[in-house]
Amino acid sequence: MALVDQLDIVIPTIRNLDFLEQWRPFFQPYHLIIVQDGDPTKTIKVPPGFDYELFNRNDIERIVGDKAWCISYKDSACRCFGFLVSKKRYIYTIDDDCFVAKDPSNEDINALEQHIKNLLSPATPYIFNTLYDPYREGADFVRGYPFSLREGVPTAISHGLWLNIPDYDAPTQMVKPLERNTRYVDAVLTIPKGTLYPMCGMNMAFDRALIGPAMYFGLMGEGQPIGRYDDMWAGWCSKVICDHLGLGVKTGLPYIYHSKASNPFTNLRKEYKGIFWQEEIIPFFQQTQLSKDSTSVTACYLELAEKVRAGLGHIDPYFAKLADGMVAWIETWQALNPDYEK
Ligand SMILES: O=c1ccn([C@@H]2O[C@H](COP(=O)(O)OP(=O)(O)O[C@H]3O[C@@H](CO)[C@H](O)[C@H]3O)[C@@H](O)[C@H]2O)c(=O)[nH]1
Ligand SMILES: [Mn+2]
Repeated sequence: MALVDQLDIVIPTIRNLDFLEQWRPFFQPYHLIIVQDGDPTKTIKVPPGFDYELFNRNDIERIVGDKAWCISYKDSACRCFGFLVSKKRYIYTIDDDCFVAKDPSNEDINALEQHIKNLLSPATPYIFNTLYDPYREGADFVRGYPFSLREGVPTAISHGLWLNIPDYDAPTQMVKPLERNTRYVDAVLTIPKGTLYPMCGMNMAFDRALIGPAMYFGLMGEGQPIGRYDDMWAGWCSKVICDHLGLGVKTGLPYIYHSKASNPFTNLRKEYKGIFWQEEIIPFFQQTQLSKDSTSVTACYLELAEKVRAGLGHIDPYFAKLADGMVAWIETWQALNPDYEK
């Protein structure tokens, strides 16, 4: 099957979608799933010529029904609704303030092409290859790398990076308002087994068949005590599950150009509980072991939901609600994706 029939591009948005003009040569062949956040009566203009579906809050309520509360409102977490309704094997998700970056030879970077390369080649989570991704052209496994591990494992997640405005939290943005990332590092790395990372939803791709149900972006935004930890939550949960199931996560290339810094003061209000909660949440995920009986992503995710309820509930009643949200998400995933492996 042609790749264009196997990948959807998911964009959460509260803005206009002019940024798509610059991506036209790369995105036009693909199907876009646009998740319009905020006021559903607002009209979002999509540049002509793109093949897309646009879902607003009313559509989410209609499609997800009495479990629609598990899809966040007024937070980029709403993007995971797009993952739910896609019927494709691969997802690329990008923010509406991200543009085509240039490589050091001033060529436009085809971010999608690099994500696909990352996902279609194996990952090496068990031993670190000092020349980075051994499957890239011009690289291989270095001397001393065990031959028994050179087949690697399937790659489930490709996490891309950002030129110009990096993915900083509010306090870092506040103390470094003028910092811009101009450093292009020509590397793709597998994140080792047992190591967590801060996954950013701005420029990432994943294999929906391998890890889709773990890509729940949590309960964030309106009506919740925190926001902007949506991608972090999905990153922690999905990495624990990838490690358990023998799947790989890569980070590095491709870069996109992130143009707009969101307001650090607004962000601080949304993030502040997450900033101190993460000091407990991350050790919780670091010590989490899933049982041998959990052999599918959905089973792992449901087990993780109960561990969240038991292990994080003492921090705040929010975590019991989040655990309920995780269960509701899986039930919704199963209802909308009846052929997905249980
Ligand atoms: O309530 C909202 C706010 C935003 N969006 C859409 O989500 C993405 C990212 O928003 P934005 O560019 O404002 O935020 P950044 O701080 O630059 O992005 C990072 O923060 C994340 C955590 O939430 C996000 O995953 C990162 O990429 C844009 O497309 C907005 O239009 C929304 O849908 N609802
Ligand atoms: Mn942004």
